Amino acid sequence: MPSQLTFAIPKGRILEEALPVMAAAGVVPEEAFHDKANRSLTFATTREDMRLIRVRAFDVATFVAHGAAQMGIVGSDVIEEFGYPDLYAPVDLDIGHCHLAVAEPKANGAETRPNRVSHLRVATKYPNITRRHFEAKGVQAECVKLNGAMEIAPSLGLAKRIVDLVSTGQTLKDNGLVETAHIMDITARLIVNRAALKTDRRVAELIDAFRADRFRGAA
Ligand SMILES: Nc1ncnc2c1ncn2[C@@H]1O[C@H](COP(=O)(O)OP(=O)(O)OP(=O)(O)O)[C@@H](O)[C@H]1O
Ligand SMILES: O=P(O)(O)OC[C@H]1O[C@H](OP(=O)(O)OP(=O)(O)O)[C@H](O)[C@@H]1O
Repeated sequence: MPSQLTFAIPKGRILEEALPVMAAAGVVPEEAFHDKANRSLTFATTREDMRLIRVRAFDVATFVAHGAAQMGIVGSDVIEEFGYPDLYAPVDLDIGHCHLAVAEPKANGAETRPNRVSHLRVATKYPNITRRHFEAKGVQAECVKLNGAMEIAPSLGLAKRIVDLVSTGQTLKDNGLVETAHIMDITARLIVNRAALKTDRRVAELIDAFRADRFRGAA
């Protein structure tokens, strides 16, 4: 039997939307995958030569970049944040739509606007994207790294603004924040390890299968 391929998927909110897209490309997890009580992190698929690993969104990119998994599905926010040179993201899966934005309390005054200051403090899970965004405006961003619930930071005085994902805008609204800049649109992508793509033709075949599925969807 050929060596096992490992496909990494995030356990967070992209998962539900990703499963039908994967199925259309022939990647179908075993039944145990859907059992909420199952604590296993590795699952067989209907393909004998492929297994799935279910990890945190940021770790999907790390496993694939290091070649520990040959391919995976992850948001373009994560791809941009890491900028791993060994990752190739050939297919936009048209799922997980949201955008990355700067937000702050309505009450923040004009004196805190980026065009008025040279230095700002920002709470975010995305320090690299955030620094780049503000640098392009000539502003140095000091980032306080959080792993979730960024929206609470301004009311507690941790930072006057946040950079976070926005979809419906409900989380910002419920926490008294308004969006002040749109940084980038986000969707989930198929990612592959560049070396695996060069050495294992099954990786290229899978890219084709995911692409074909996208074109069928667009027809
Ligand atoms: N509100 C949203 N609407 C649509 N897509 C989102 C939204 N929030 C996040 N995403 C996408 O889903 C991905 C995973 O987000 P989520 O925060 O659910 O991940 P997670 O696996 O729970 O994260 P963590 O590793 O922090 O536990 C994000 O990287 C992003 O691409
Ligand atoms: O604009 P909305 O539709 O309200 O969605 C935005 C929220 O969704 C994500 O968080 P998630 O629910 O994944 O929780 P997290 O804070 O643990 O990342 C994101 O970090 C925002 O907080």
